[in-house]
Amino acid sequence: MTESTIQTQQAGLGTPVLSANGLAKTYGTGQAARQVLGDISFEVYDGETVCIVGPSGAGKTTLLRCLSGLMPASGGTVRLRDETVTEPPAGLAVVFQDYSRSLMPWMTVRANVELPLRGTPGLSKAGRRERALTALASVGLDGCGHQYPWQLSGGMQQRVAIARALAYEPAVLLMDEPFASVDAQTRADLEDLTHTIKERYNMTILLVTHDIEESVYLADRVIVLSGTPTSVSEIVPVDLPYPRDQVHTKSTPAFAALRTHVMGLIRKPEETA
Ligand SMILES: Nc1ncnc2c1ncn2[C@@H]1O[C@H](COP(=O)(O)OP(=O)(O)OP(=O)(O)O)[C@@H](O)[C@H]1O
Repeated sequence: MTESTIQTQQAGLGTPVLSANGLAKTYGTGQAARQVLGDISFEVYDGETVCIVGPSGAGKTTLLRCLSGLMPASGGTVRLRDETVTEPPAGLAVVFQDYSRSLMPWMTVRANVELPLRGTPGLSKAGRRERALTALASVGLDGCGHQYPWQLSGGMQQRVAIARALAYEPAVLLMDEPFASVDAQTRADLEDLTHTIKERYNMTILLVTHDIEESVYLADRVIVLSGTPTSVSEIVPVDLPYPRDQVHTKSTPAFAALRTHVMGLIRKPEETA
């Protein structure tokens, strides 16, 4: 356990919502076996935004798939509150990078957002519609429910994917490089939307990114991955005040110091290789 994890627990953040304990993943078998994830352990607490950052190919997507129960780990455990995760649990929603493949093009925006709610016990058709419309409004898409995904810009489609996850009201929102496929301005807007969601819903968010600046801007803590196989190099607390702002927050010395620190952690193994 790293010093920063201990500090977080000592700060009294309570019981973790999501935790990984000794998580490992090897692809292939025999001579073709390749261990991607080493011994990965961390906790995510209620209402936190935690970013996982690491170099390309470090296994960030692999880790997120194991955490979400989409892929079995080779070792270790994942727990969502009191339950061990062995398959996609009801309390998790995932937003992927590729919004064009995660939305159903033949369904309206509202129907896409309602889709995961169909199996929710006790939720009527009118209830589903209300939740979908509220979620769409919260991502700035009021009035777009009757449109089809292909009629919207890339950034708007990703907002639909985020609205769908919000409407589901998950215990933890997992996001895998959610803003990597949009232009820089849209990316900044979606980063700020993430802050708004966190504030409005007190949502617990775990977001994977390769963008160091994005991780520091969004997170309460940054989990830095490095090494081969990949392990947690450090868990960095981000004590930048809220509300955060693209221009002012990113121009502060504290932001620059954190960004430099995280960058150093990621580059260290390459430099010493
Ligand atoms: N299904 C698979 N079978 C075999 N190897 C895989 C599989 N999925 C990923 N890998 C390998 O595992 C390693 C980690 O991949 P992963 O996509 O998890 O990394 P990443 O950190 O998300 O990368 P990036 O930042 O480039 O998206 C890569 O070397 C990749 O080739």
